[in-house]
Amino acid sequence: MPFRNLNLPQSAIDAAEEQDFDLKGYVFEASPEQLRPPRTVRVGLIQNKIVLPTDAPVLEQITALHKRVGEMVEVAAMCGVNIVCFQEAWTMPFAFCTREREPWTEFAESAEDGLTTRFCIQVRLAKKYNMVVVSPILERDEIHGGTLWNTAVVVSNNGNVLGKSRKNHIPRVGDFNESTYYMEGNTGHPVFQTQFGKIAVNICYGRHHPLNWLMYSIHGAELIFNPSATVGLLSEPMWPIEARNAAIANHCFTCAINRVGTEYFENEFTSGDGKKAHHDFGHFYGSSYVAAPDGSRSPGLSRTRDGLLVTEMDLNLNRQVADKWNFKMTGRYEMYAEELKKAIQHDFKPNIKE
Ligand SMILES: NC(=O)NCCC(=O)O
Repeated sequence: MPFRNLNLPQSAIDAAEEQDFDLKGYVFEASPEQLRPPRTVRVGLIQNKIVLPTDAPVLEQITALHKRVGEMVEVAAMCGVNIVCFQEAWTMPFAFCTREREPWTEFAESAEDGLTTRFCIQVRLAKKYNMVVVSPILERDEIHGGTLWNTAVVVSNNGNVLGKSRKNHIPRVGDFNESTYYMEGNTGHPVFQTQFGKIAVNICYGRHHPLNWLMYSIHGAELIFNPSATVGLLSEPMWPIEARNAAIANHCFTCAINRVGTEYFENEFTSGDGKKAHHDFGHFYGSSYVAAPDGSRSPGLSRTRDGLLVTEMDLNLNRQVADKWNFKMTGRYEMYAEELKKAIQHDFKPNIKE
């Protein structure tokens, strides 16, 4: 079923214009059912540029991003959003390309009670607006030796931290040299039961791994967020396809979010490709969108401007599409599991007949 435009309140349209960001709204409908009422949820995706230059004091950078994104969440609240998700590592520049430690590791915070999680819970967001907040941050885990992780914190609309989901796949591609900062996540594929549906978070590079999407779906996710940071020359041809394919393959909704802008770093860095050192990654191309299990998708947000995408979806569509296409029923998981178990052994022999 194709999406249609969502009517948004004039106050929200005016506020977005005044604060210089795009505001778009779409609806994905499902067929009426006899036994189940519609399960309607409104989701807000926020894409934004960093606010201050990357050499501004760390706390000032964090505070400026809290302020900017907080204002955008206020507009999401005017639009009746139930679940909001921010871009990957939203409180900082995407500085991992530099491979330098300082000051970037200073942006890391506790997932449970760091500055940003407290901001999400109390001051401005979850409790005030009765909204679930998905907040992807650079996490410092003090209990385990102060280790760093790339983590999404899920704050429930009653203000409790529901849990966290760590990035499972760490890129080693182009300037995305993140493996020098944190290891592959150890939280598996958690799904969070919220008042508005079961959600999961597949952080950025995980979207290239169909089995990663699958596992969130196997654990029951109805809506999978993909907060990202990725640049034009590297991934733009893949972007419109991957989250959309995942929605189809897993009978669920997916939400792909990418930051916008070009981030400049004072010290040059190389990409290990024999080319000259440079001060920036290239352009983060935004284009955040939502995809539905029937293969339809919303238009993307701008490639260059901050934006809030509000999408209303009826989660009943997931089961309706599943009942039609039966991917979960026809998937040969036992066979795949058996073969994968063999494939990871040292003495594995590929099944090639000659
Ligand atoms: N942040 C991140 O994982 N980027 C990797 C590049 C990509 O997946 O497009």
